[in-house]
Amino acid sequence: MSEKGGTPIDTDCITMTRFVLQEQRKHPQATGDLTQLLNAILTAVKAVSSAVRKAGIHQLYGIAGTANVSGDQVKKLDVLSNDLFINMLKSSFTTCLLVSEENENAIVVETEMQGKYIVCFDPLDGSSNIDCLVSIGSIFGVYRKTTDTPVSEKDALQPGNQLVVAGYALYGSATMVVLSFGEGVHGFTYDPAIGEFLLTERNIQIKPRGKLYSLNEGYEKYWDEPTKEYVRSKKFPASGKPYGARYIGSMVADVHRTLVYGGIFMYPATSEAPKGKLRLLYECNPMAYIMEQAGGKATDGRKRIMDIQPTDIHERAPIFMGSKEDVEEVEAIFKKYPK
Ligand SMILES: O=P(O)(O)OC[C@H]1O[C@](O)(COP(=O)(O)O)[C@@H](O)[C@@H]1O
Ligand SMILES: [Mg+2]
Ligand SMILES: [Mg+2]
Repeated sequence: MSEKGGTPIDTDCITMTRFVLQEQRKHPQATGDLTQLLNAILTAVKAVSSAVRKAGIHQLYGIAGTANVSGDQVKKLDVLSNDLFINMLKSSFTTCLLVSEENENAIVVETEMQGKYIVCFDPLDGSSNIDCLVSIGSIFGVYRKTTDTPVSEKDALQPGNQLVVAGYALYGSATMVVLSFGEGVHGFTYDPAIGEFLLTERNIQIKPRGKLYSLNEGYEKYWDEPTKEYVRSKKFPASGKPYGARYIGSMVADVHRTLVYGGIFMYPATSEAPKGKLRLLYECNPMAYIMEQAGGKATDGRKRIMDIQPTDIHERAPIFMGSKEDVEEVEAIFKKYPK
Protein backbone atom coordinates (compact mmCIF):
# COMPACT_ATOMS: atom_id res chain seq x y z
CA MET A 1 0.00 0.00 0.00
CA SER A 2 1.23 3.51 -0.73
CA GLU A 3 1.27 6.14 2.04
CA LYS A 4 -2.01 7.58 0.83
CA GLY A 5 -3.59 4.11 0.49
CA GLY A 6 -4.52 2.27 -2.73
CA THR A 7 -2.46 -0.17 -4.73
CA PRO A 8 0.98 1.05 -5.77
CA ILE A 9 1.72 0.85 -9.50
CA ASP A 10 4.59 -1.50 -10.37
CA THR A 11 6.94 0.83 -12.26
CA ASP A 12 9.03 -2.11 -13.48
CA CYS A 13 6.27 -4.01 -15.28
CA ILE A 14 7.40 -5.53 -18.55
CA THR A 15 5.24 -4.75 -21.56
CA MET A 16 5.18 -7.25 -24.38
CA THR A 17 6.95 -4.79 -26.68
CA ARG A 18 9.77 -4.45 -24.15
CA PHE A 19 9.92 -8.23 -23.70
CA VAL A 20 10.09 -8.84 -27.47
CA LEU A 21 12.81 -6.20 -27.86
CA GLN A 22 14.81 -7.87 -25.06
CA GLU A 23 14.47 -11.20 -26.91
CA GLN A 24 15.53 -9.52 -30.16
CA ARG A 25 18.70 -8.22 -28.43
CA LYS A 26 19.76 -11.83 -27.76
CA HIS A 27 20.09 -12.29 -31.54
CA PRO A 28 22.43 -9.55 -32.84
CA GLN A 29 21.76 -10.61 -36.46
CA ALA A 30 18.00 -9.96 -36.04
CA THR A 31 16.56 -7.33 -38.38
CA GLY A 32 13.64 -6.36 -36.15
CA ASP A 33 11.13 -7.77 -38.64
CA LEU A 34 9.79 -10.34 -36.21
CA THR A 35 9.27 -7.62 -33.58
CA GLN A 36 7.38 -5.61 -36.18
CA LEU A 37 5.31 -8.66 -37.10
CA LEU A 38 4.39 -9.37 -33.49
CA ASN A 39 3.39 -5.75 -33.01
CA ALA A 40 1.04 -6.11 -35.98
CA ILE A 41 -0.52 -9.24 -34.43
CA LEU A 42 -0.88 -7.42 -31.10
CA THR A 43 -2.65 -4.50 -32.74
CA ALA A 44 -5.07 -6.92 -34.41
CA VAL A 45 -5.64 -8.70 -31.08
CA LYS A 46 -6.34 -5.39 -29.29
CA ALA A 47 -8.87 -4.43 -31.95
CA VAL A 48 -10.56 -7.86 -31.85
CA SER A 49 -10.61 -7.73 -28.04
CA SER A 50 -12.25 -4.32 -28.15
CA ALA A 51 -14.91 -5.62 -30.57
CA VAL A 52 -15.46 -8.77 -28.45
CA ARG A 53 -16.00 -6.64 -25.33
CA LYS A 54 -18.84 -4.92 -27.18
CA ALA A 55 -20.56 -8.23 -28.01
CA GLY A 56 -24.30 -7.88 -27.61
CA ILE A 57 -24.24 -4.16 -28.35
CA HIS A 58 -22.44 -4.69 -31.66
CA GLN A 59 -25.18 -3.42 -33.85
CA LEU A 60 -25.15 -0.11 -31.98
CA TYR A 61 -21.49 0.30 -32.94
CA GLY A 62 -21.86 -1.06 -36.44
CA ILE A 63 -19.96 -4.34 -36.09
CA ALA A 64 -22.63 -7.05 -35.95
CA GLY A 65 -23.89 -9.27 -38.75
CA THR A 66 -26.95 -7.16 -39.51
CA ALA A 67 -27.74 -3.54 -40.17
CA ASN A 68 -26.70 -0.96 -37.56
CA VAL A 69 -28.93 1.79 -36.16
CA SER A 70 -28.30 3.90 -39.24
CA GLY A 71 -29.34 1.02 -41.48
CA ASP A 72 -25.77 0.38 -42.73
CA GLN A 73 -24.74 -3.20 -43.37
CA VAL A 74 -22.16 -4.17 -40.75
CA LYS A 75 -19.60 -6.93 -40.30
CA LYS A 76 -19.83 -10.11 -38.26
CA LEU A 77 -17.15 -10.51 -35.59
CA ASP A 78 -15.36 -13.35 -37.38
CA VAL A 79 -15.24 -11.42 -40.66
CA LEU A 80 -14.09 -8.29 -38.83
CA SER A 81 -11.35 -10.24 -37.00
CA ASN A 82 -10.13 -11.76 -40.26
CA ASP A 83 -10.01 -8.35 -41.96
CA LEU A 84 -8.09 -6.90 -39.01
CA PHE A 85 -5.47 -9.67 -39.03
CA ILE A 86 -4.98 -9.47 -42.80
CA ASN A 87 -4.78 -5.69 -42.81
CA MET A 88 -2.30 -5.48 -39.90
CA LEU A 89 -0.11 -8.32 -41.18
CA LYS A 90 0.09 -6.97 -44.73
CA SER A 91 0.88 -3.44 -43.58
CA SER A 92 3.68 -4.67 -41.30
CA PHE A 93 5.79 -5.19 -44.48
CA THR A 94 7.16 -8.39 -42.92
CA THR A 95 4.92 -11.09 -44.44
CA CYS A 96 4.64 -12.64 -47.89
CA LEU A 97 1.92 -15.27 -47.42
CA LEU A 98 -1.12 -15.47 -45.14
CA VAL A 99 -3.21 -18.57 -44.47
CA SER A 100 -6.49 -17.87 -42.70
CA GLU A 101 -9.26 -20.21 -41.67
CA GLU A 102 -11.64 -17.73 -43.29
CA ASN A 103 -10.02 -17.73 -46.77
CA GLU A 104 -10.18 -20.71 -49.08
CA ASN A 105 -6.89 -19.83 -50.78
CA ALA A 106 -3.68 -18.56 -49.22
CA ILE A 107 -3.28 -14.80 -49.60
CA VAL A 108 -0.14 -13.67 -51.41
CA VAL A 109 0.90 -10.25 -50.10
CA GLU A 110 1.41 -7.56 -52.78
CA THR A 111 5.05 -7.69 -53.97
CA GLU A 112 5.92 -4.18 -52.80
CA MET A 113 4.73 -5.02 -49.25
CA GLN A 114 6.37 -8.44 -48.98
CA GLY A 115 8.65 -9.61 -46.18
CA LYS A 116 10.08 -13.01 -45.32
CA TYR A 117 7.46 -14.43 -42.95
CA ILE A 118 4.43 -16.66 -43.51
CA VAL A 119 1.58 -16.45 -41.00
CA CYS A 120 -1.14 -19.08 -40.50
CA PHE A 121 -4.00 -17.94 -38.29
CA ASP A 122 -7.47 -18.60 -36.99
CA PRO A 123 -8.69 -15.01 -36.49
CA LEU A 124 -11.60 -16.00 -34.26
CA ASP A 125 -11.66 -19.42 -32.67
CA GLY A 126 -14.76 -20.75 -30.96
CA SER A 127 -17.02 -18.50 -33.00
CA SER A 128 -20.10 -20.57 -32.11
CA ASN A 129 -19.64 -19.21 -28.56
CA ILE A 130 -19.84 -15.52 -29.54
CA ASP A 131 -23.58 -15.10 -29.09
CA CYS A 132 -23.63 -16.57 -25.57
CA LEU A 133 -20.60 -14.52 -24.39
CA VAL A 134 -18.39 -17.55 -23.68
CA SER A 135 -14.59 -17.21 -24.07
CA ILE A 136 -13.20 -17.17 -27.59
CA GLY A 137 -9.72 -16.64 -29.02
CA SER A 138 -7.32 -16.12 -31.93
CA ILE A 139 -4.47 -18.48 -32.90
CA PHE A 140 -1.32 -17.76 -34.93
CA GLY A 141 1.80 -19.53 -36.16
CA VAL A 142 4.73 -17.84 -37.93
CA TYR A 143 7.10 -19.54 -40.41
CA ARG A 144 9.98 -18.34 -42.57
CA LYS A 145 9.79 -18.58 -46.35
CA THR A 146 12.43 -21.17 -47.14
CA THR A 147 12.57 -21.07 -50.95
CA ASP A 148 13.94 -18.48 -53.41
CA THR A 149 11.09 -18.96 -55.89
CA PRO A 150 8.15 -16.49 -56.05
CA VAL A 151 5.89 -17.10 -53.07
CA SER A 152 2.97 -19.50 -53.51
CA GLU A 153 0.54 -21.49 -51.35
CA LYS A 154 3.06 -24.38 -51.24
CA ASP A 155 5.38 -22.27 -49.05
CA ALA A 156 2.88 -22.59 -46.21
CA LEU A 157 2.96 -26.39 -46.29
CA GLN A 158 5.57 -26.68 -43.54
CA PRO A 159 5.38 -29.00 -40.53
CA GLY A 160 4.96 -27.42 -37.09
CA ASN A 161 8.56 -28.26 -36.20
CA GLN A 162 9.54 -25.33 -38.48
CA LEU A 163 7.57 -22.71 -36.49
CA VAL A 164 9.48 -19.57 -35.54
CA VAL A 165 6.87 -18.13 -33.16
CA ALA A 166 3.39 -19.30 -32.22
CA GLY A 167 0.74 -18.29 -29.77
CA TYR A 168 -2.84 -17.42 -29.06
CA ALA A 169 -5.01 -14.66 -27.66
CA LEU A 170 -7.77 -15.58 -25.24
CA TYR A 171 -10.70 -13.21 -24.93
CA GLY A 172 -11.85 -14.46 -21.54
CA SER A 173 -12.55 -12.74 -18.23
CA ALA A 174 -9.39 -10.85 -19.22
CA THR A 175 -7.65 -10.73 -22.58
CA MET A 176 -4.40 -12.63 -22.55
CA VAL A 177 -1.73 -13.47 -25.11
CA VAL A 178 0.36 -16.62 -24.63
CA LEU A 179 3.33 -17.07 -26.93
CA SER A 180 6.64 -18.80 -27.49
CA PHE A 181 9.71 -18.09 -29.60
CA GLY A 182 10.99 -21.62 -28.94
CA GLU A 183 12.52 -20.76 -25.58
CA GLY A 184 9.65 -21.30 -23.14
CA VAL A 185 6.09 -20.03 -22.95
CA HIS A 186 5.16 -16.60 -21.63
CA GLY A 187 1.79 -15.07 -20.78
CA PHE A 188 0.82 -11.39 -21.13
CA THR A 189 -2.38 -9.91 -19.73
CA TYR A 190 -3.96 -6.89 -21.37
CA ASP A 191 -4.42 -3.78 -19.24
CA PRO A 192 -7.08 -1.79 -21.13
CA ALA A 193 -6.37 1.27 -18.97
CA ILE A 194 -2.92 1.70 -20.54
CA GLY A 195 -3.50 -0.27 -23.75
CA GLU A 196 -0.56 -2.62 -23.12
CA PHE A 197 0.01 -6.35 -22.66
CA LEU A 198 2.01 -6.91 -19.46
CA LEU A 199 4.14 -9.94 -18.69
CA THR A 200 2.20 -11.78 -15.99
CA GLU A 201 3.46 -15.37 -16.45
CA ARG A 202 7.07 -16.12 -17.31
CA ASN A 203 8.07 -19.65 -18.33
CA ILE A 204 4.70 -21.34 -18.01
CA GLN A 205 5.07 -25.08 -17.37
CA ILE A 206 2.24 -27.61 -17.56
CA LYS A 207 1.93 -30.20 -14.76
CA PRO A 208 3.25 -33.64 -15.78
CA ARG A 209 -0.20 -35.09 -14.97
CA GLY A 210 -3.60 -33.48 -14.51
CA LYS A 211 -7.01 -34.46 -13.19
CA LEU A 212 -9.21 -33.22 -16.04
CA TYR A 213 -10.09 -34.51 -19.49
CA SER A 214 -11.73 -32.39 -22.17
CA LEU A 215 -13.54 -33.43 -25.35
CA ASN A 216 -17.00 -33.34 -26.87
CA GLU A 217 -18.64 -36.33 -25.13
CA GLY A 218 -21.71 -36.01 -27.30
CA TYR A 219 -19.87 -37.72 -30.17
CA GLU A 220 -18.91 -40.86 -28.22
CA LYS A 221 -20.92 -42.98 -30.64
CA TYR A 222 -18.59 -41.87 -33.45
CA TRP A 223 -15.21 -42.13 -31.62
CA ASP A 224 -12.55 -44.61 -32.66
CA GLU A 225 -11.80 -47.53 -30.30
CA PRO A 226 -8.60 -46.11 -28.71
CA THR A 227 -10.44 -42.89 -27.76
CA LYS A 228 -13.33 -44.89 -26.29
CA GLU A 229 -10.91 -47.01 -24.24
CA TYR A 230 -8.94 -44.00 -23.00
CA VAL A 231 -11.98 -41.98 -21.92
CA ARG A 232 -13.50 -45.05 -20.23
CA SER A 233 -10.25 -45.49 -18.27
CA LYS A 234 -10.58 -41.91 -16.96
CA LYS A 235 -14.24 -42.30 -16.00
CA PHE A 236 -13.93 -45.77 -14.47
CA PRO A 237 -10.31 -46.05 -13.28
CA ALA A 238 -9.12 -49.40 -11.92
CA SER A 239 -8.00 -47.49 -8.80
CA GLY A 240 -8.17 -43.92 -7.55
CA LYS A 241 -10.66 -41.18 -8.40
CA PRO A 242 -12.11 -40.57 -11.87
CA TYR A 243 -10.90 -37.49 -13.77
CA GLY A 244 -13.21 -34.47 -13.91
CA ALA A 245 -14.64 -33.45 -17.30
CA ARG A 246 -14.55 -29.93 -18.78
CA TYR A 247 -15.49 -28.80 -22.29
CA ILE A 248 -16.10 -25.26 -23.46
CA GLY A 249 -16.11 -25.81 -27.23
CA SER A 250 -13.56 -23.04 -27.89
CA MET A 251 -10.19 -24.65 -28.55
CA VAL A 252 -8.22 -21.68 -27.20
CA ALA A 253 -10.16 -21.65 -23.94
CA ASP A 254 -10.05 -25.45 -23.53
CA VAL A 255 -6.32 -25.60 -24.28
CA HIS A 256 -5.52 -22.62 -22.04
CA ARG A 257 -7.32 -24.27 -19.13
CA THR A 258 -5.41 -27.48 -19.84
CA LEU A 259 -2.12 -25.53 -19.85
CA VAL A 260 -2.92 -23.82 -16.54
CA TYR A 261 -4.53 -26.69 -14.61
CA GLY A 262 -2.99 -29.72 -16.38
CA GLY A 263 -4.82 -32.68 -17.94
CA ILE A 264 -5.72 -33.46 -21.52
CA PHE A 265 -7.64 -31.83 -24.38
CA MET A 266 -8.81 -34.02 -27.25
CA TYR A 267 -10.52 -33.70 -30.57
CA PRO A 268 -10.30 -37.27 -31.86
CA ALA A 269 -11.08 -38.82 -35.23
CA THR A 270 -14.71 -39.85 -35.55
CA SER A 271 -16.52 -42.09 -38.00
CA GLU A 272 -18.11 -38.92 -39.38
CA ALA A 273 -14.82 -36.97 -39.50
CA PRO A 274 -11.95 -39.48 -39.89
CA LYS A 275 -9.33 -36.71 -39.60
CA GLY A 276 -11.05 -34.98 -36.69
CA LYS A 277 -12.26 -31.40 -36.92
CA LEU A 278 -9.38 -29.14 -35.99
CA ARG A 279 -7.11 -27.67 -38.66
CA LEU A 280 -3.45 -28.59 -38.66
CA LEU A 281 -1.91 -25.30 -39.84
CA TYR A 282 -3.68 -22.73 -37.71
CA GLU A 283 -5.24 -24.68 -34.82
CA CYS A 284 -3.26 -27.86 -34.03
CA ASN A 285 0.32 -26.79 -34.80
CA PRO A 286 0.48 -23.46 -32.92
CA MET A 287 -1.23 -25.00 -29.87
CA ALA A 288 1.02 -28.09 -30.04
CA TYR A 289 4.07 -25.78 -30.14
CA ILE A 290 2.91 -23.98 -27.00
CA MET A 291 2.15 -27.28 -25.23
CA GLU A 292 5.55 -28.77 -26.03
CA GLN A 293 7.36 -25.59 -25.07
CA ALA A 294 5.55 -25.77 -21.72
CA GLY A 295 6.75 -29.35 -21.16
CA GLY A 296 3.60 -31.09 -22.45
CA LYS A 297 2.92 -33.19 -25.54
CA ALA A 298 0.66 -33.19 -28.61
CA THR A 299 -0.08 -36.21 -30.80
CA ASP A 300 -2.65 -37.42 -33.31
CA GLY A 301 -2.56 -40.72 -31.39
CA ARG A 302 0.26 -42.24 -33.43
CA LYS A 303 2.42 -39.33 -34.53
CA ARG A 304 3.73 -36.08 -33.02
CA ILE A 305 1.45 -33.32 -34.34
CA MET A 306 4.39 -31.06 -35.25
CA ASP A 307 5.98 -33.77 -37.43
CA ILE A 308 2.98 -34.13 -39.74
CA GLN A 309 3.86 -32.89 -43.24
CA PRO A 310 0.81 -30.95 -44.48
CA THR A 311 -0.39 -31.43 -48.04
CA ASP A 312 -3.27 -28.94 -47.94
CA ILE A 313 -3.52 -25.59 -46.14
CA HIS A 314 -6.88 -26.46 -44.57
CA GLU A 315 -6.18 -30.09 -43.68
CA ARG A 316 -7.38 -31.47 -40.37
CA ALA A 317 -5.79 -33.73 -37.77
CA PRO A 318 -7.09 -35.61 -34.74
CA ILE A 319 -5.39 -34.20 -31.63
CA PHE A 320 -4.62 -35.22 -28.05
CA MET A 321 -2.62 -32.61 -26.16
CA GLY A 322 -1.70 -31.61 -22.63
CA SER A 323 0.20 -33.05 -19.65
CA LYS A 324 3.01 -35.39 -20.72
CA GLU A 325 1.92 -38.45 -18.75
CA ASP A 326 -1.72 -38.10 -19.78
CA VAL A 327 -0.82 -37.88 -23.48
CA GLU A 328 1.58 -40.82 -23.13
CA GLU A 329 -1.31 -42.95 -21.82
CA VAL A 330 -3.25 -42.16 -25.00
CA GLU A 331 -0.22 -43.07 -27.14
CA ALA A 332 0.11 -46.41 -25.30
CA ILE A 333 -3.53 -47.25 -25.99
CA PHE A 334 -3.23 -46.38 -29.69
CA LYS A 335 -0.23 -48.76 -29.95
CA LYS A 336 -2.52 -51.65 -28.94
CA TYR A 337 -4.78 -51.01 -31.95
CA PRO A 338 -3.37 -51.70 -35.40
CA LYS A 339 -3.98 -48.89 -37.87
O1 LIG B 1 -18.57 -28.22 -31.47
P1 LIG B 1 -17.46 -29.18 -31.52
O2 LIG B 1 -17.59 -30.22 -32.60
O3 LIG B 1 -17.14 -29.80 -30.19
O4 LIG B 1 -16.18 -28.33 -31.98
C1 LIG B 1 -15.54 -27.43 -31.12
C2 LIG B 1 -14.26 -26.99 -31.75
O5 LIG B 1 -14.58 -26.24 -32.93
C3 LIG B 1 -13.94 -24.99 -32.91
O6 LIG B 1 -14.87 -24.04 -32.51
C4 LIG B 1 -13.48 -24.60 -34.28
O7 LIG B 1 -13.01 -23.29 -34.35
P2 LIG B 1 -13.69 -22.08 -35.20
O8 LIG B 1 -14.68 -21.37 -34.36
O9 LIG B 1 -12.47 -21.27 -35.49
O10 LIG B 1 -14.30 -22.69 -36.44
C5 LIG B 1 -12.83 -25.11 -31.85
O11 LIG B 1 -12.55 -23.90 -31.27
C6 LIG B 1 -13.43 -26.10 -30.87
O12 LIG B 1 -12.45 -26.84 -30.20
MG1 LIG C 1 -10.89 -22.47 -34.59
MG1 LIG D 1 -12.19 -19.56 -36.49
